[in-house]
Amino acid sequence: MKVVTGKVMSCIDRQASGDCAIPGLLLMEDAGQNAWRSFRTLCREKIDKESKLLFVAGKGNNGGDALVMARAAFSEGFTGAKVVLFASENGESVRLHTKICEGYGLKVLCMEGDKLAVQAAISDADVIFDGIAGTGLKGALRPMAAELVRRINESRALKVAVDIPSGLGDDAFPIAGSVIVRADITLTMELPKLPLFSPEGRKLVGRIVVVPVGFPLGLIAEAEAAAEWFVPEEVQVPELAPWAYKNRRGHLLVIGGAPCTDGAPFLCAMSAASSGAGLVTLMLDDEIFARTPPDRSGIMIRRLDPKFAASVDSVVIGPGWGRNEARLAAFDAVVQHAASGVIDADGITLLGMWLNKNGGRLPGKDGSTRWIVTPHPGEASRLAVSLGLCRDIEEARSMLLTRPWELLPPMAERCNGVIVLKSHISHIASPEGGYEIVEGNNPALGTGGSGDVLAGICGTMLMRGEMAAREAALEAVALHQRAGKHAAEKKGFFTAGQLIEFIGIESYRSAAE
Ligand SMILES: NC(=O)C1=CN([C@@H]2O[C@H](COP(=O)(O)OP(=O)(O)OC[C@H]3O[C@@H](n4cnc5c(N)ncnc54)[C@H](O)[C@@H]3O)[C@@H](O)[C@H]2O)[C@H](O)CC1
Ligand SMILES: [K+]
Repeated sequence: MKVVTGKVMSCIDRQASGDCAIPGLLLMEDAGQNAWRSFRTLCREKIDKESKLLFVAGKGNNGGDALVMARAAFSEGFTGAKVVLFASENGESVRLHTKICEGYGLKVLCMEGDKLAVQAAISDADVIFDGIAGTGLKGALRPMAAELVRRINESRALKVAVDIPSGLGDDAFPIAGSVIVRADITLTMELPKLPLFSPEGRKLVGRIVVVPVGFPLGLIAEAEAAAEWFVPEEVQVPELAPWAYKNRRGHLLVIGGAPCTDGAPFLCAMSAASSGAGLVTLMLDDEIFARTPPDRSGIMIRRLDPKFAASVDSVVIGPGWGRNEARLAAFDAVVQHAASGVIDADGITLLGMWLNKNGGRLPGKDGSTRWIVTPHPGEASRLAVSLGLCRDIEEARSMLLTRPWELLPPMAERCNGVIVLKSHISHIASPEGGYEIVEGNNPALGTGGSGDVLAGICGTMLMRGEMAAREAALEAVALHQRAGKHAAEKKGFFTAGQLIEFIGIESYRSAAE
């Protein structure tokens, strides 16, 4: 689904009321009524007519949406519903909808006049609907609004953000100390907004529900997308022909392992085989090779020989490999010889060194990249600094956690590789210009070795058909997430080794469908 910035959404709003002559109040009525219906469908079992619902409205249209929701709830029989106005001076839509709510018989409190009553209502509420500020927010919330948000966050109520959690504007989040509603559910209007998806933002948003508002379809189709958002189940892995034989399923070379970290490349290799690679060769240093038992369940093992990269279909380089000058020389040889590949873990540090030394970029084919780089935020921060894209680690980390869409595209372009930022929500940026976000939020998948497993799947997907590196990355991330969900359902928490079984199940299921 298309993700937009708040600015683009406001532009759609203006076009709808300008060129298309749709009165703003009509859109607001649809937004509020549909948001209430979406909430009711989602929480039918959690609330009843006795539940204490509190609708908090700021001065702008976000407050107007919350007031329409309050009226819809009251009309349905939630007669204990109350409204809290943030200010006594409000915009036109809030003034009008407040009068309508009062006319219906809803109790309306105002933060400016009834502070104590408002505090009591917040502590007493079962559900709080947050309509303090939406996409119109400028900077961080001002002190009065911030105080209200703090009280809401302290309450025991279920918190439902209208459009976006208040405080999470396009530009508010990176401001140090900004106060933001911590929502359990976010009912976002028509199209999801970009700030919901940064790794830090996603922690504050809860479950995301997209509420149809009824904008003209043409306006939505033409709107500039900041990203595409995927839930893992939506992403299709290309089918394998029933007659696909090991040679057609591709030969992957995994290079990694150092004396204390030799488990990582084995996990990666096993994951590659379980996600559908036909042949997997694991390449190890002499020292590890010498003490590796011969039978590794179908994985071939060789001594380190970077030129062998030319004999396989793709490579994964870096899991548990360590980094030094000798590794850098081997890295250089692999990059020169491989048709395509995945750069993970220590390979990412070597990539930063290699790019600086060569001043070049990873080799492409027919104008597109054939490489995927899979950093977690720490590795991505170091790469950003070593490429000169950020002053220091702190700046890089803050950008990656709050606005990765500003940093990952130039990083992808500089490396000529698809960058997969691994976190509880994954962001994928491509040098050709695409930006995809894959929903995650599965703590069980955040286990040691999970990244090695993902690297193995990325390598396998690079060998599948004519897929571009960008599609291969998207499909690998989605497959990893689906397997993680399946494994958590069956086992609760699990090890990366246990995850591999589920990689096999999910991979076979999607490839054979
Ligand atoms: N396009 C749509 O999807 C629709 C959106 N709707 C809703 O409208 C809001 C956007 O409304 P807008 O009036 O532009 O602004 P907000 O209500 O989000 O907030 C502005 C409000 O807040 C005050 N304010 C601004 N900065 C600060 C600050 N730093 N501290 C405190 N207060 C601040 C400002 O004075 C304004 O009063 C969108 O999110 C949707 O919820 C439509 O209703 C339906 C169509
Ligand atoms: K809000």
